[in-house]
Amino acid sequence: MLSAENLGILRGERVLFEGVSLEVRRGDAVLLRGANGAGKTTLLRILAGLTRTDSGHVTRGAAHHWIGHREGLKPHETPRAHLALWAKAWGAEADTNTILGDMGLSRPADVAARYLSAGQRRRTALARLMLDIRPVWLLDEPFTALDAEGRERVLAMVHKHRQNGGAVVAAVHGDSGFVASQEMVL
Ligand SMILES: Nc1ncnc2c1ncn2[C@@H]1O[C@H](COP(=O)(O)OP(=O)(O)OP(=O)(O)O)[C@@H](O)[C@H]1O
Repeated sequence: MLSAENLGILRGERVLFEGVSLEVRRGDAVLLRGANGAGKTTLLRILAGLTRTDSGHVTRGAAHHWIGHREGLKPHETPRAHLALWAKAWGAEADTNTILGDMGLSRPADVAARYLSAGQRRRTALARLMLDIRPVWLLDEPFTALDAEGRERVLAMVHKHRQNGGAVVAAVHGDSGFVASQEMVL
């Protein structure tokens, strides 16, 4: 679904990482670990095609979702408007009301992002995963700011996605709650 061979990246004079290879198959959950600044976000961005690698290459065999650690919500945007915008951009026909309900966002669905809690903003970003079915999910610290219920919700989404043959690559700190098929420490 996704493979990376011999990736390496320089930041200034420093080699951030080198020789990183990865093979992501159906049903996989790959955990990226490492200290702050180790390069997890950079690696995920390279996998998503958002940052250019200095060496090696990535082969993408399936469509992916990228959910970064910044939620990508504009201050005036409501969860409902955010999902509607992306649904339109992707030509997705999913029912946004159902997704808002499933993500626990029915109550704040029409509240501007600047007034949402951090967890509500994160739930809104993660709701994009439900808009359009894509086999590979690239998730940067997906549990940040989520309460216990939100975390369980995301774990259930990941579980179902993997059962349906999808794959996840996630940067996480601490306990992920996933049964990982691979762990990579940067
Ligand atoms: N575009 C860039 N130009 C220069 N340096 C960068 C750039 N992007 C990232 N870096 C640096 O690369 C290093 C790795 O950053 P990255 O965000 O990938 O780490 P991380 O492992 O995700 O960290 P954290 O756990 O804190 O989120 C950091 O020192 C960061 O400052």
